[in-house]
Amino acid sequence: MPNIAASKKDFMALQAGIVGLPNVGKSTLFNAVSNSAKAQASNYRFCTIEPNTGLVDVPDERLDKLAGFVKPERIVPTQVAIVDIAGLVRGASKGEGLGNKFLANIREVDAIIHVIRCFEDENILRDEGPINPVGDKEIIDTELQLKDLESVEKKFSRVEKMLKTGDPKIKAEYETLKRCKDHLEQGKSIRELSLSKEERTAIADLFLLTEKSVLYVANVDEASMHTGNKFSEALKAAVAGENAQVIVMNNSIEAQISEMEDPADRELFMEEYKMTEPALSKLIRSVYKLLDLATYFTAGVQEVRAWTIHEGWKAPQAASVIHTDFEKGFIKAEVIAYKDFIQYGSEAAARDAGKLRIEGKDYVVKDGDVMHFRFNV
Ligand SMILES: Nc1ncnc2c1ncn2[C@@H]1O[C@H](COP(=O)(O)OP(=O)(O)OP(=O)(O)O)[C@@H](O)[C@H]1O
Ligand SMILES: [Mg+2]
Repeated sequence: MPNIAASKKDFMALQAGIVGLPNVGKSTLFNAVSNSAKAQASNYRFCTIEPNTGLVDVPDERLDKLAGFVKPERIVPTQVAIVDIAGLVRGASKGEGLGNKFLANIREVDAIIHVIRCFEDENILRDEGPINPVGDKEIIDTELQLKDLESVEKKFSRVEKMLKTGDPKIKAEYETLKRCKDHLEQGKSIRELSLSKEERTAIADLFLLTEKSVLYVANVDEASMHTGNKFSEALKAAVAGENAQVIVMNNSIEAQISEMEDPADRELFMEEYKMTEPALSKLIRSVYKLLDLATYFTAGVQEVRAWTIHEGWKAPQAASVIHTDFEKGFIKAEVIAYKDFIQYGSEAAARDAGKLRIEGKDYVVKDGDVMHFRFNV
């Protein structure tokens, strides 16, 4: 179950923002992921004015397996931050419905969870006529694209004026901005444009909204939570070209599950709904992937713990996540691959089998490595 720690905000807690039209179930989803920092979910538009942030544990069965062998005093999962952002309306990019404020909230997050209403319920207000997931998605995409176009155009005219300097760097920047501008003008998102590393750098200062990775939550009715419905199917078909994930779930049910304090009640409830795990767990794991994060473990008798790094980080940088001293005074790392640890069942047994490696400062940490750092300060 998600467990929201105090508002710890170190640089590793990357953020995913919950985005969508008003009243589609964003705060309900946020409530499901947060037990303490509760957003107010009610049938009222804009009930979330300030973004609410919650830290959520990332479920990882490898952590539980490691703990099963080590039997530590504590098990500490890693976390991601989830931010509940108020609903965007048509015209948000022009300031409609506090649009500028909410778009600024989106700019601050690292990835987007786009919630789309896929349930019918006439009691829940909706400005956009009959339920239309694809149309809803397009409204949001358009607003984000228009806002990006504004940012790109500003820089474009600035760079255009500098073209006469003949600087090839300026010329390259100009070309990149031109590509982005044309693309946005065609109603497409920057994430769908393949950009080189240099091109990405050229637009990095713009923090474009449509460059962020996205996953979709099809918020369906109770009867469709396992099967999906015509709305979630339409959404899936519409995003197929984007290579984005669509998670079909019922946000209300998830919120109800997360509110149950007694694990026995929860089990019973989930059994009744034929669920093996909360859909939320799947969502959080997907968000973690979306953020391009990797995990390494430390496995001591006091604590078995998961730590978050980015793909490609080297050992000293990975060590800094535990403590900056670990990076400053880094000597070496002892590494056991996760599958070796599980196969031999303990650090000692893995060591005896020759599966403990000593790695230096250039070692690129792999997802699942069980690490022990040697350092001096
Ligand atoms: N799957 C669902 N089925 C039925 N009702 C739902 C479902 N998900 C959410 N709701 C209900 O829809 C209403 C609006 O939900 P919520 O407050 O989460 O929307 P929101 O997207 O946060 O809105 P806002 O943009 O105004 O902040 C609530 O009454 C909630 O209980
Ligand atoms: Mg809300």
